Amino acid sequence: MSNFNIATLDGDGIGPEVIKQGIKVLNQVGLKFGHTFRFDFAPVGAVAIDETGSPLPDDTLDLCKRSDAIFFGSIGHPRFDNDPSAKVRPEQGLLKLRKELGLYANLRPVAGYDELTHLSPLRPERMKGVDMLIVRELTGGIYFGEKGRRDGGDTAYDTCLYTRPEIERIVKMGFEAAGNRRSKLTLVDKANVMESSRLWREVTREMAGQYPDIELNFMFVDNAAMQLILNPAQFDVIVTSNMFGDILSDASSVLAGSLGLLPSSSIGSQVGMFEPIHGSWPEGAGQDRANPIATILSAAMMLDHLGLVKEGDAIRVAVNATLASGTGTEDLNPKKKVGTEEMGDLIAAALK
Ligand SMILES: NC(=O)c1ccc[n+]([C@@H]2O[C@H](COP(=O)([O-])OP(=O)(O)OC[C@H]3O[C@@H](n4cnc5c(N)ncnc54)[C@H](O)[C@@H]3O)[C@@H](O)[C@H]2O)c1
Ligand SMILES: CC(C)[C@H](C(=O)O)[C@@H](O)C(=O)O
Ligand SMILES: [Mg+2]
Repeated sequence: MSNFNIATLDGDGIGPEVIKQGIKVLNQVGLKFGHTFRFDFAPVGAVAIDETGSPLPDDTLDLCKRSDAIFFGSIGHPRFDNDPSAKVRPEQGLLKLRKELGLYANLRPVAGYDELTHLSPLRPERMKGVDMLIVRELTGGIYFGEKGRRDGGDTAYDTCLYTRPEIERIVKMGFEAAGNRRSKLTLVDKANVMESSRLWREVTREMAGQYPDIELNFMFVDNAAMQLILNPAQFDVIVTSNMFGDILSDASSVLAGSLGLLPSSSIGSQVGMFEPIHGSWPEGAGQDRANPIATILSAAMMLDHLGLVKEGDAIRVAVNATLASGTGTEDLNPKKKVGTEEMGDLIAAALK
């Protein structure tokens, strides 16, 4: 029996709806296994801008720092998306959180579900054996390099900068993850064009000697985008930079059947953060339409990280059983369509 304090940042759009289902499922895990989860809510994103003027108020950051884990919904609002001149933006809250907490590794697992193969745009035989982990660098690269405007605003730039230690720690995580899986690591980069990518290759090649059992290969990101569609089963662990990982993980979600299925964990040396990879889907907000599974599976990753692996597995089994019954939210095009709330109820009930 253990007690855990979870900083809960449900954010904007569909964030609060999907987080509510994650909490429902975590409370059911608590009942079943004898743990207590305390959820402390704090604002982030557009709601935080409205309340305080900041997308990541100090109180929210402090709460995160003293919690056992962070459960994050999504941020983003069209009024900022459609206003390029906005100086304060919801996304800055998420980026600052990642940077301040040193969450340099973003793990995004992608696997096919047998019962959802028909949703994939790929032929069923191409989906066979799809089971990969994207290890995305999260606190460096073009997201955090110097950016700005000059020439009276008519020239704009973003800089992609990586240091050797930044590359070493994420590539180490990639090698180790591959060692616990099918022992294959693919570094995805653009080393034929970008100097920062050439440093990634140099460092990764040097490190390969420490991992003689891991098969290492290199792939350019444009080819990787094609290979993910042509032959996704070839990948085990992909390690890549911040922006390439962002783009390739959304693309891979289509293989699983829906963006609403893909969870993630963001980890570093302090507290970990667990969030679906999707955004705030503003058009779907408040309509009981969002798929909560990405968030519920992020809760499972949180339990793994807290050392509660059998509890995490119990959530995954409950999700699989619910999907196998043919029930799902609208994005899954199910035999029996249910809303966000009911999907959460069914998964929680499958845990009993
Ligand atoms: N981590 C985050 O919080 C995060 C991630 C991506 C985008 N965003 C923000 O979200 C806002 C909207 O961005 P977007 O439209 O490009 O991406 P999005 O992920 O919000 O939505 C893209 C599409 O994916 C589908 N989708 C997403 N989540 C779903 C779910 N749970 N269930 C079913 N379908 C789902 C919808 O069809 C939606 O139209 C923007 O402000 C963006 O900056 C935030
Ligand atoms: C909202 C945005 C800043 C974020 C990112 O680009 O990292 C999102 O797309 C994600 O994948 O978590
Ligand atoms: Mg993204």
